[in-house]
Amino acid sequence: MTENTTFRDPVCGMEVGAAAPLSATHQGTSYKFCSANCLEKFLASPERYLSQPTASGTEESPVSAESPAAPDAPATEQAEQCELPLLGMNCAGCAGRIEKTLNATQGVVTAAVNFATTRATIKYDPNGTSPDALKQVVRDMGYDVLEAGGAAESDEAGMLEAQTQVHEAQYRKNRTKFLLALALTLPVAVLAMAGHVVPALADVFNFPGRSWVELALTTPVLFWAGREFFTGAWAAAKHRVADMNTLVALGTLSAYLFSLVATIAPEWLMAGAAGETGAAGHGHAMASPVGVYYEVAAIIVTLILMGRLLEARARSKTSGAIHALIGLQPKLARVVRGDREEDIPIAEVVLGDVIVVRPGEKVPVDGEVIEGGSSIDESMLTGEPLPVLKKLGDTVIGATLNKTGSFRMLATRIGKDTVLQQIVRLVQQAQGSKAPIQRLADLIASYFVPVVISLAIATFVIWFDVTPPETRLNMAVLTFVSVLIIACPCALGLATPTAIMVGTGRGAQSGILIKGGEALETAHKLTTIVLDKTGTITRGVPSVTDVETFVVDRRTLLQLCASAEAGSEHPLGEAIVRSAEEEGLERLPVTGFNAIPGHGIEAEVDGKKILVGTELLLTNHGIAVDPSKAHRLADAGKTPVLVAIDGRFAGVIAVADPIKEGSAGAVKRLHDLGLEVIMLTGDNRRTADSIARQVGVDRVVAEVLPDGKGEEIKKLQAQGKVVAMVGDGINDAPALAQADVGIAMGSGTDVAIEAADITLVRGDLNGVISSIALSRATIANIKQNLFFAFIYNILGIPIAAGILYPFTGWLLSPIIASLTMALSSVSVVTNALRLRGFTVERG
Ligand SMILES: Nc1ncnc2c1ncn2[C@@H]1O[C@H](COP(=O)(O)OP(=O)(O)OP(=O)(O)O)[C@@H](O)[C@H]1O
Ligand SMILES: [Cu+]
Repeated sequence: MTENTTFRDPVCGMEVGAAAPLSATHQGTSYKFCSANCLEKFLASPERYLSQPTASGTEESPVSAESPAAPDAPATEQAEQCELPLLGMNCAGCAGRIEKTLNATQGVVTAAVNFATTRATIKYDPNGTSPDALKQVVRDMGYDVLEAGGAAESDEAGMLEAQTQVHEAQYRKNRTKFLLALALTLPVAVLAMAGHVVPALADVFNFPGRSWVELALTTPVLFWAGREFFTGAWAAAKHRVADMNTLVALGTLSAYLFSLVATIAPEWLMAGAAGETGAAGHGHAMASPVGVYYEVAAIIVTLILMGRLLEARARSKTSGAIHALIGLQPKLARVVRGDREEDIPIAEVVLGDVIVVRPGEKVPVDGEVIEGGSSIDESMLTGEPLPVLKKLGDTVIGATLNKTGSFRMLATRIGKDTVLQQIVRLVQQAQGSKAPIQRLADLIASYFVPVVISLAIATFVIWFDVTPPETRLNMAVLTFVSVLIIACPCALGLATPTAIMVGTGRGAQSGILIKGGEALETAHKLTTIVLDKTGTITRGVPSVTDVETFVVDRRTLLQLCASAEAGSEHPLGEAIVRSAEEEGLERLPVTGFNAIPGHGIEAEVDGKKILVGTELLLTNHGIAVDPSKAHRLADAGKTPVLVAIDGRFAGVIAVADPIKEGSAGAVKRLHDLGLEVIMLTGDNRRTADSIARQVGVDRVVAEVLPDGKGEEIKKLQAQGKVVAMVGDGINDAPALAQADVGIAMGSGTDVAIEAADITLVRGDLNGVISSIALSRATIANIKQNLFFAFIYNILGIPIAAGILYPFTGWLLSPIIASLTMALSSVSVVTNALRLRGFTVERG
């Protein structure tokens, strides 16, 4: 590796002259470095660079930076994923139970059940289990799996459609059930309560046998309309757990059984009361001396059914965004077949079809304009309100709307590969994922029910002890039932998933694709935004502005450089090649092309040894450089590319990458959000500083090697910062993956960027602001929801237990308890739906 006069930098693999100033000794061997950056990295962990010969680094072109290491590769390497639409869940408790069972099932890597989407997302080892086996597990638990059948199952739209139909049918059935329950409950309520409200009626309704009538009306309400509570509670009991069904079943059954005994054998209850005091109770000539509470049981069931109905209605609206996205899919495409044009269903379009798109029509699939041109409204996918001009060779996206012109396009992506389908898949995944905050809610919910049952029993015992004998059973039963019902944690399970569904859906409609609940939650804690320079702050399409030459003439210099750069994929290289083409310069034969990431290139052109790149690249080759010209260009915000021919400094080519119009405004708004903004670039310090000044970022980290960007993020994280990295997702994937939140600025055509947590369909910094604002709004919404869900329980339980009774004589009726609990779910879902009104940032 080492010759007499040159060394190889062990970090980047670059050739370094013996005169290079930076060196270090490790285990008796001395190494030379191209830059302080490499030296620093080497000193941090020498083994890392010595164990794996980094000579390979020199063959890499700068754009092919290594992909991020998968952190948990071994466990999930061969895992497959399936989605099961579940039927029969009626509360978040069910979701939790199914999830637990699935996770304990052999062959399952991870399973998550989302109550809002009613889906289970399961990662499993195909050698250990299969989707059919998993379906059976669910069925064995007493739930069902929707079989959409055939094609629909593999197609997101079809599956969603099937799910919607089932939900609709379910909804209608539940509504009928509720209405019948209501019809039976109303007379019970009137019989039981009219006497309290209008004393004159008391005698009318106190006819003998009244409690038998109430019994007859209540029984079907409880055991037919409210059957699901009992079957649910039973299923839970079989798994030795208790959920909200348990609470409802226990509450209503207590009220019912107490009343039943009072109806059939009141003397039992009387005897209990009389036995203690030795005297019969006050001789009220009532139909049932101890009182019956049939209405309590009936009203609880009816109100909870109503609550679930309202909740289902509101919950179906939370998936509105995804339905809207799917609805964008055009049905037909006008395809040229032979010399005829015919309308064919979208599913029959094949790659390479030529498609005609007329004004006012939707672009059917993704493709490329091959004839004509137009302006296209892409707002439905990118959030960009202004129509985008499309000309020959431009990419068009399926489901966008053609406004003015007519054009022909070549189908380049169809079916599942289209941008629209990718977006739909991403949103589905995001909506099925859990935010860390939900784990807390789930944990609380799992302890909640047993705690509540204990509290209810304690309440019963205390009231039974402290109340005079003639009313003690009544008091004890009433408070027992109230505590059970008001403490039901159903709203708790809805608080996070509904907000995440609405939040991610709203994002997708504005071109912000959030990978999941975790990304959403982290995004609201960010302290620092790191922006990549090229393509993020600047347009990413640089062009040559100046050519300074010292040895050969201008055209020769440009020709030599462009020939050398022909093999480069770097935007700077491309700019030089383009500029030579524009001047009509021919390309010369090249040998020994070598790209040195972060520094430049070396090559032999026409027998001459050419170096094109940074000042350091030249000095490290022992070439004397007069940098004054380069510095002046850099101070003007241009990137000076230095050129050496046969070991002599021969010229400087200045390349300018214009700053995007919105960049400065966006940086300002990021500051307004209280965020620190840092620019990260491989470009030289002077150029970087100049650009930084123009856009107003707080700090610049310049001259970072392509694979050093992840390290820079790590350093910031080590300072306790929560960092978002914003880049194009192609050559900064490791940094995106390293960041707490990786935000990829899409180009409109590539949305499934692996390393990114958030993908902005439209490459625009305003999307960064919107994503952060959206995440903050969503998390705030979740917190409100949790507050709503908890406040009912926390305030409700002591009141239901009768804590106010000694002071005010006030006791929370179980009926009010059931009303509050029904409304808590509704208020949570309604609050989540407010996120639909979130407005995105427009530059
Ligand atoms: N093919 C090339 N031709 C000429 N110069 C190059 C080439 N590749 C790299 N360089 C030099 O190396 C520097 C660093 O390159 P690198 O790719 O790390 O970052 P960049 O493209 O300038 O900026 P950013 O990090 O913001 O994307 C460039 O500014 C340029 O001076
Ligand atoms: Cu509940």
